[in-house]
Amino acid sequence: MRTAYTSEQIRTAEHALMATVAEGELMRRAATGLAVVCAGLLPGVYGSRVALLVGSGDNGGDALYAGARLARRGARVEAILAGSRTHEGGLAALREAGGRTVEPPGHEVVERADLIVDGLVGIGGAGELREPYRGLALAAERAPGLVVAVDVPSGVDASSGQVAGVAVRAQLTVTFGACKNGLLIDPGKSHCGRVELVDIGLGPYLPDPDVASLTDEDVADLLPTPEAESDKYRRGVIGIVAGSDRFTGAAVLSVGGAVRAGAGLVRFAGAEAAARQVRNSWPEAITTVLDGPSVAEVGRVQAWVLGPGMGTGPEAEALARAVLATDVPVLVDADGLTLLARDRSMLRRSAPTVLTPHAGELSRLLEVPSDRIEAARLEHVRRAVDELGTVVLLKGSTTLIAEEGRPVRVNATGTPWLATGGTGDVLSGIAGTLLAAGLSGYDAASAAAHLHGLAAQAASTGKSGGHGPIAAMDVAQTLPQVIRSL
Ligand SMILES: NC(=O)C1=CN([C@@H]2O[C@H](COP(=O)(O)OP(=O)(O)OC[C@H]3O[C@@H](n4cnc5c(N)ncnc54)[C@H](OP(=O)(O)O)[C@@H]3O)[C@@H](O)[C@H]2O)[C@@H](O)CC1
Ligand SMILES: Nc1ncnc2c1ncn2[C@@H]1O[C@H](COP(=O)(O)OP(=O)(O)O)[C@@H](O)[C@H]1O
Ligand SMILES: [K+]
Repeated sequence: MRTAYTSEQIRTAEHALMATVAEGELMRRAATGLAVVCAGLLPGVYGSRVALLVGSGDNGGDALYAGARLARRGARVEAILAGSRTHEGGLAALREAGGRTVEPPGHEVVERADLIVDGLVGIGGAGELREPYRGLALAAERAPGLVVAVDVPSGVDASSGQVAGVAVRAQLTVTFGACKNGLLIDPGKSHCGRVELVDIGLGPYLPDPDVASLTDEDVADLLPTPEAESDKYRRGVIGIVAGSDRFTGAAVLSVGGAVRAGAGLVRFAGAEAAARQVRNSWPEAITTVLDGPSVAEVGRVQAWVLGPGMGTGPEAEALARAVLATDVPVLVDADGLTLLARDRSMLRRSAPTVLTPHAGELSRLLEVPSDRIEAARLEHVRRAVDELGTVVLLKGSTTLIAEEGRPVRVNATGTPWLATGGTGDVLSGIAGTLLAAGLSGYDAASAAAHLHGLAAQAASTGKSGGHGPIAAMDVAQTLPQVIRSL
């Protein structure tokens, strides 16, 4: 499990640790780690040009001390002092090591640097970057040199990943003590580049994480494996209510996700045309053509997937009510979510419910514009859990999975090639399968997102390591290979 924390949690832990070490020791550890990483990035430290973007806080102090170390090894270090004040110890160290200081704007220094060290703001940053920080962040983005962010790319909110205005875009972020939420969640994540953690001894002082991310090993531990005595019923029967006479593909893809994720048995129920397509594509599934909302005739299932391509008319609504009235876990996706947005009272049920919206679908459920959801994903996935009382998996460039009282899980796998029609339907089938196998909604959704992302990565990667387009069905078809290799 990888873990991440808010700025406040980090500060509290740092204070506790600070009380046990000599003054300045933590910054020394941080700056030493930073300098080592920076030196490793340069073809040679001696003679290289390093620009330090130095803000008024300790983040600037880290940059100055690291710059001093590089200067002692022969780098030509120039620090742009952008803050209303400057860390005194760091400044003295840099000057003593032969580094130069420059008044802002200093953009020419940024432009000629081989390495740009962003020490404008770290976990103390709040709101939009002010001038001259903002201009320096933009100059760094235009400049040809490598950009290394100190602790957090300046302008990225460390606790949430939100970016108000401009933020530094780094190729590498060197973070201290523990990972911050904002380094894992977009838009912040996409400003970080690679993230390297420098250990400053914070471990024993860290609280329970605010955010967590499953690893391959965690997912392997969660996945059920059939035992000698297993039969298809004990492995988990999933019921899928999806598709319509007009939309048949969503049904095929959701069933595909389930079959390929290893369901014991898939029972599909839906309109005639959808059932026909499902039979043609997946003879493994048992199909029932529904004539009215009579889900009992489908047979016993351990979990339902409700929604992909099912439509939003009165018949679909009656069917959704019938499925939600059952006493087994239900995963609601796509059109099912649109129906729920019209009448949230359908969510009053005793068995677990998992919702898998993208930002547009969540926007209808919460009545918040989808761009605001995308800009503040962590806040809105939590709000959804509060208001709706279910497990919520928010899809998108960073997929988040939230449940009341647990760390929000950030999915660590996937590729932008996943942004193609139908991949969400496949995800619903995977997560439904894991629910039917007995995983909690939170674990089923997190493990499904992980496998879905791995399958997409594998399907979009060629033999030579290049990447290319995938179809939703490729994701389903690649699942067995990915599960085998976990
Ligand atoms: N604590 C520890 O043990 C360790 C901490 N470490 C390091 O310290 C960092 C935290 O340092 P910090 O607390 O001094 O805050 P930091 O992020 O440098 O800057 C805050 C200042 O920036 C300003 N400012 C804020 N927002 C702004 C904006 N939008 N636009 C423009 N300016 C803005 C504002 O100052 P103002 O200019 O308003 O007076 C504010 O006071 C941490 O990330 C890590 O790198 C490591 O050494 C390891 C040990
Ligand atoms: N930029 C992106 N990077 C990574 N994954 C993405 C990105 N955009 C979308 N995805 C993923 O692609 C899938 C799309 O699902 P969804 O929006 O429901 O599509 P559909 O309804 O067509 O099936 C989700 O798993 C989502 O997390
Ligand atoms: K920074």
